[in-house]
Amino acid sequence: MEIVILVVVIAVVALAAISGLVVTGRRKKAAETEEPRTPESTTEAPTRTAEPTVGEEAEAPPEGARRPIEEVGLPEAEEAEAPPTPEAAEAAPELETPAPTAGRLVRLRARLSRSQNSLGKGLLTLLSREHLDEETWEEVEDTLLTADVGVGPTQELVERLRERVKVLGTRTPEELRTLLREELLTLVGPDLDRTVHTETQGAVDRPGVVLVVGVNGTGKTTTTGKLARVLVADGQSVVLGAADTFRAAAADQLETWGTRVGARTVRGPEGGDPASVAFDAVKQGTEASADVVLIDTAGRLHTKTGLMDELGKVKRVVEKQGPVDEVLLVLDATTGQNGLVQARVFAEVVDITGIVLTKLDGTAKGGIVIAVQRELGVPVKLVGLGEGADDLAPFEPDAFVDALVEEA
Ligand SMILES: Nc1nc2c(ncn2[C@@H]2O[C@H](COP(=O)(O)OP(=O)(O)OP(=O)(O)O)[C@@H](O)[C@H]2O)c(=O)[nH]1
Repeated sequence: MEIVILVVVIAVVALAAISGLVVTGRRKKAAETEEPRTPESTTEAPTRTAEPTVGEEAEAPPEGARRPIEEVGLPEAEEAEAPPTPEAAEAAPELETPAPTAGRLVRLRARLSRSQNSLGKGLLTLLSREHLDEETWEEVEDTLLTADVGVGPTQELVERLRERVKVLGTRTPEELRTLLREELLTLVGPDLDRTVHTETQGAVDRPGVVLVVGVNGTGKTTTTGKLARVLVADGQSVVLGAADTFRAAAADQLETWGTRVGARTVRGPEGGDPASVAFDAVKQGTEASADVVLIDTAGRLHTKTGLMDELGKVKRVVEKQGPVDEVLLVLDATTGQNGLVQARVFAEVVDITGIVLTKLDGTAKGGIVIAVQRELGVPVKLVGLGEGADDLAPFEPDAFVDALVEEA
């Protein structure tokens, strides 16, 4: 009996020892086959099956997956917001802040370098010659004509220069520069009123109205868009009228300009009556208490009588709600004398009150400023000096002439 009890005890102890060995062996094997974990992988969702298999023990969750409570920050305010839907993004585009308008011409004067080389530097080189004979004066004249200063102003300038150089006797480069600067400035007209009239005259409760006209491709739409930016930069609210109903792309182009600075664009059906779009733009601008309504018209050849008549009608229809405060003629400075012909015809149909000379950055013919003012008796008020959104500058005679005669 005692022997039987002893055998049973030995058997139990032996069994217990064997099962203990098996469990330890399994644990070791599991540890060997487990992949080493990178720090990143600890934050990933576990990929192993959630349920332990027979013979395994439930494992503690990996250390890295747990974060002490103080490390769990609250989501940032913007993170908490739902991302905008494409519709919402379209409805509220990010508004741009246009560059300030003061001193733009000074900042952009390097863009006049072609005019500077041919006009300013060319004249200074000629006037610095020791003997100013007839031939040299003819060259001075040619330089001015080539830069599109125009015949009348060229003759006046040469006469004044001849007189003053004679009085001066010996000339230093600095004296010549001062003399030329003064004479060019007189021709450009330092005292002309170059204000773009965007305000209504008198105590009238309606927006100022600006009509933008010119032939195709001179830069009307671009100028209207840039002008809207100038006005917005100066704190004014603007409504745009897309009265170019011939080209849907022109209205789209204008609307894009407007959207960038938060200005509404009034447009009509393609091929619709431009006068009615212009009328609506002023009406909506008045209802919205806008400060200014800018109306972009379709480009038209000055030689097409029907189109020019239509332009007259646009202006007359707008005037039913009050006078147009500014009529800007956009001229491409690179077209030279042809620009003057256009100017004359447009002035007959709608009273031009200001000129915008575009593309002055791409021409040596900066003298057109003088010629066109002389031709129309209307001042250049704005100049385009590039395709950038803020490359439209108020025209400042001093800065312009300085740029022409300054030392490089
Ligand atoms: N370099 C330069 N390019 C300019 C300037 N102003 C306008 N342009 C460019 O001239 C081209 C014609 O401009 P638009 O504004 O479309 O001309 P538009 O007169 O409205 O043309 P239409 O709608 O066809 O009558 C565009 O490529 C403009 O970027 C400027 O001052 N300098």
